[in-house]
Amino acid sequence: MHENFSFRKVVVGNKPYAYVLNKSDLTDLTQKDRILSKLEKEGYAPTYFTNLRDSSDKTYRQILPNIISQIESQYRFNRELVTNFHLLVVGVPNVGKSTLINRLRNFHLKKGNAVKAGGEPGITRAVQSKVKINNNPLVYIYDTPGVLEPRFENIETGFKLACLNCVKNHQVNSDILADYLLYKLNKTKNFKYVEFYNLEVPSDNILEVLLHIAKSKSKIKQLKGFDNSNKKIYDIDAAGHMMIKHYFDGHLGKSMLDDDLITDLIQDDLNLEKFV
Ligand SMILES: Nc1nc2c(ncn2[C@@H]2O[C@H](COP(=O)(O)OP(=O)(O)OP(=O)(O)O)[C@@H](O)[C@H]2O)c(=O)[nH]1
Repeated sequence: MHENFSFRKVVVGNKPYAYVLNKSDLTDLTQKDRILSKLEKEGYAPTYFTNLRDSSDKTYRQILPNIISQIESQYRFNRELVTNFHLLVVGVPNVGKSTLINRLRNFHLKKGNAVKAGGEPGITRAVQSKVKINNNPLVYIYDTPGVLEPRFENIETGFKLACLNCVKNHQVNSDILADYLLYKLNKTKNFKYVEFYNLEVPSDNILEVLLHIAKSKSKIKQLKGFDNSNKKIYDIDAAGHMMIKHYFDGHLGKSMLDDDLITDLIQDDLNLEKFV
């Protein structure tokens, strides 16, 4: 869970809020309840795992009533003269902020989409005009462009965000990123890629895997030799981009790059066993 802590302190402060962990369809949620209770202990409550791609997941419907009840229970925000409330959706690029706004509006107001959503990071480029999402009480919401810290606290945070298509692909070398992804998939014993790419066995050799992808998907590029002759070679870079796209589109299985959350839970289990 990537979060800018100074943002949490300065902007969220004591205001009513909800944490929404979207794209849960792409996530390994076998430990969902324990993750939620761990996050709750760390002060991230209420937190919702949502899948906004699947209309059968109704979890997002709980978000607005929860925020309204937080507003109504705090005198500071619920003054008699105030007849409408304004919410702000904030998060890293491409996590589904605009999609969430549309879904809230569709459900609570029974009205059509009001903001543009898309598969590339950076679709929302400016704070949009407010969008009405509820009538009683009157609630408006602002969409904001995805925000990232100017510098990542460590390189791994950057890799994780790039694997999830939160930063534009060309900002990162695709074979290095694919190497990180392969390491994570192997580390979490998620071997779906073996089946998906028709490999014989799992591998920790990224060049081997990318060459296999380039061959099987006919990713070829032309190079001009010194003698002006054209040479065809397998395009490892294109294969890297393809593998990352397959990952964030969910073809390489459900996974959680923040596996340190799970590691912590396993450590808790071990500690408990020792204690018992
Ligand atoms: N798999 C999956 N895709 C989703 C989900 N929610 C939204 N998407 C897709 O994710 C992409 C980005 O959605 P947006 O709503 O534009 O994301 P955003 O956070 O507003 O993006 P920026 O404007 O770049 O900050 C779109 O292609 C959505 O269809 C989800 O729950 N699961």
